[in-house]
Amino acid sequence: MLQFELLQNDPSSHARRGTLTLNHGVVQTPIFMPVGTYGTVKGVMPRSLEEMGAQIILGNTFHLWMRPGLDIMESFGGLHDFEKWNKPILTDSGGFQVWSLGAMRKITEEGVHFASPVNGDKLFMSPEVSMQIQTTLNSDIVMQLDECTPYETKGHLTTQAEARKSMEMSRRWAQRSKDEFARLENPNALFGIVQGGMFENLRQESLDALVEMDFPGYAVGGVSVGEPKDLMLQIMAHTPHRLPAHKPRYLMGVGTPEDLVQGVADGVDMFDCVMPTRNARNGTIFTRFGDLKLRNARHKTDHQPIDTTCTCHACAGTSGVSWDQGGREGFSRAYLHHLDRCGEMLGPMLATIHNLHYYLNLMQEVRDALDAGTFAAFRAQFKADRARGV
Ligand SMILES: CNc1nc2cc(C(=O)NN)ccc2[nH]1
Ligand SMILES: [Zn+2]
Repeated sequence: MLQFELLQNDPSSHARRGTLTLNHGVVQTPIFMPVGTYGTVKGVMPRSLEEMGAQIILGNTFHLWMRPGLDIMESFGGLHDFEKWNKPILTDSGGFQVWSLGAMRKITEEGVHFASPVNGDKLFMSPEVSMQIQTTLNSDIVMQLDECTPYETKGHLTTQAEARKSMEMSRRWAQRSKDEFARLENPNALFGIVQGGMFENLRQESLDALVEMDFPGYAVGGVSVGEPKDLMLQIMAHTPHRLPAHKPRYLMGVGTPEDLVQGVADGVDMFDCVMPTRNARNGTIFTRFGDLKLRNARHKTDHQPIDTTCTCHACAGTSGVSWDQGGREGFSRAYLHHLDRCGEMLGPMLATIHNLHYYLNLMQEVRDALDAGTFAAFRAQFKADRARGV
């Protein structure tokens, strides 16, 4: 089941405020979705995710199919009970992971043949298989199986003819995904995925065909695949706002804080990205006033937290009172620098809590600005703050 209610349109952009009601709960949009590849958002307890405001998280179909496998997922009735997350979950189709396997795969109209990266077994992924796996996972939002058209392959830029061929196969796989989803009587929501590479005419054809199939929600895929930033921004400016206004729009695999704010302005409701979690593990921290590298020697003696305006557990401790508000329970930059230098596991854990809180809080501030009708002013302040430097 899926209901999307449009609450407010921003007069200065394509931004909109909405609520998404799914089988495991209600999601306020625009929203950032933390990525939980193997059934865990790396290093973060489900309760902490809830405390920082996460409303929906991602699971990767491919990885969970490989390990622990469908029989174990079946025995738990799906992913929610297995990972003890009782709010909504979105699972991708597995296609993106199979494509990133590179040489170890063979693509046919029927589906993709490949060798398991876990044990070398010969495996086959088709729209029907992907729907069967996602039905077992019982995710609230299921993604069709498509081909994530590459931007370039071994230095060869994908031509419009090649992108068309790929997009047209994804369109046929969208219909097969829809038919199998219905045959399985899956009670959740299936999203179609717009492809078409970096070609606006192909994006329009893909969009029109998927809208014709009447999905409850739509994603824009095939970006953030190595293309120059200006091409990603061009597709983000072209496609999302052309999707049906009364249905949720999901931009896959994007992006930096700046990409999220621009994406909201371009009409996107949902984002997922590994940046906050992956960058945290390598000591790159997002803050209101710019990004910082924990390893930099300048942090060695600094008693301040990584972000003096932040109320997360890393910056403000259990009190939740930020440094700027007088709180002194947070961990210092000196301590996080030390943990990073020692390779201590608490380092990535605290950095992940902060980065996820930063992304989730940023989207909360975006929703608040849309509710107040001050999104244009918010964007200007956001840009000025981020340029200040930490
Ligand atoms: C990190 N970049 C990134 N691009 C993605 C594209 C897709 C896609 O087109 N799926 N059908 C999925 C996940 C992605 N993550
Ligand atoms: Zn923080």
